[in-house]
Amino acid sequence: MIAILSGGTGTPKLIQGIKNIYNPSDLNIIVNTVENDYFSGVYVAADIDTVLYTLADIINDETWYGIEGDTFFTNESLEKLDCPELLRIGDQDRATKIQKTILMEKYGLSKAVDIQRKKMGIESKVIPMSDEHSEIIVKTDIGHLKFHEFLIKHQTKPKVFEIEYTDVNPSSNIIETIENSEMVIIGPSNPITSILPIVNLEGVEKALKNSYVVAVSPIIGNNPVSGPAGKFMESMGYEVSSFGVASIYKSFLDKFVIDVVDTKLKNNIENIIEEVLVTNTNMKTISDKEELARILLE
Ligand SMILES: C[C@H](OP(=O)(O)OP(=O)(O)OC[C@H]1O[C@@H](n2cnc3c(=O)[nH]c(N)nc32)[C@H](O)[C@@H]1O)C(=O)O
Ligand SMILES: O=c1nc2n(C[C@H](O)[C@H](O)[C@H](O)CO)c3cc(O)ccc3cc-2c(=O)[nH]1
Ligand SMILES: [Mg+2]
Repeated sequence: MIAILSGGTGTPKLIQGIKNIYNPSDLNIIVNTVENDYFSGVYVAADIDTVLYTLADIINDETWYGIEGDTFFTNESLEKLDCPELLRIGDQDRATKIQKTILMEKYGLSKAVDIQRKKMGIESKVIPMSDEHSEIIVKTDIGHLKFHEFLIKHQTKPKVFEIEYTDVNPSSNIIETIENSEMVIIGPSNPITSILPIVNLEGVEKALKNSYVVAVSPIIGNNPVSGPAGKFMESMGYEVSSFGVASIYKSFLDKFVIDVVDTKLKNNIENIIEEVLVTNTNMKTISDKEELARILLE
């Protein structure tokens, strides 16, 4: 059994590779939930839905959200009704989100997601980090913004001073999932808003210290491959580099995989992480993803 800690869009790219070379029914994906929120009356668990769609091979892998080939009639009609949506949600995607909203109000988020993944024919388990709702605030030079206002409305332009999210309890089988794993893979997701919220859950860091943990750096050179991870790391005083990411994970990380661009950082990072491996981590093709997965799993 392998546990994978996943946030938005970086880790699902790696999961596409892992699921092709490793038995999907032995994968347990623990997913970030701090960015979850209601939009147009529907509960949106963006990171969970991206993992579900990736595992079900229906993900739109240009945007890394939503369903390939989806239509947007409701999204466009809402715009015409002068009730525009912040997130561009497709019609099939909305159906999945409405289904989750209904199931969640009856059974809680974890059970709702488990029902959905089974209906989608997904063999891997998809486990929300928590069943409790968390509010995430990005404190910027133009005021306090909700995560998606910062990301989409303001296109991550404002200067970030601090990020805060409410503490939540881990969902029921997170700790045992980590403890029962031969390996925990931390995918190349945003260390601050995708991975740390999982690590900071009660008991998780301790469980990770007692596990074999491998991470892939989401930073290549001095920038993330996408998204605001660099700004968030800077706001917390971390260097925006693979060394900075290593500093965030060093208390529990056994092996760190960095990109060939960062070969010169290897010796430095080996002062804080036991084993550092240098390879291509820029996943453009499915063979890049499978190759990186193979290197992680060997
Ligand atoms: C909106 C999202 O950004 P954010 O929420 O900050 O980050 P996520 O946790 O959602 O994931 C994006 C994260 O992943 C890194 N990434 C993406 N593709 C690659 C890749 O091919 N290789 C690699 N080493 N890292 C990758 C990226 O740098 C981000 O930090 C978003 O960006 O969509
Ligand atoms: O930047 C965007 N991200 C969109 N996302 C992605 C989401 O905001 C981010 O990828 C995650 O929060 C990053 O972890 C969506 C996710 C969904 O599940 C459904 C719809 C969207 C729509 C958008 C969008 O219009 N723009
Ligand atoms: Mg994210």
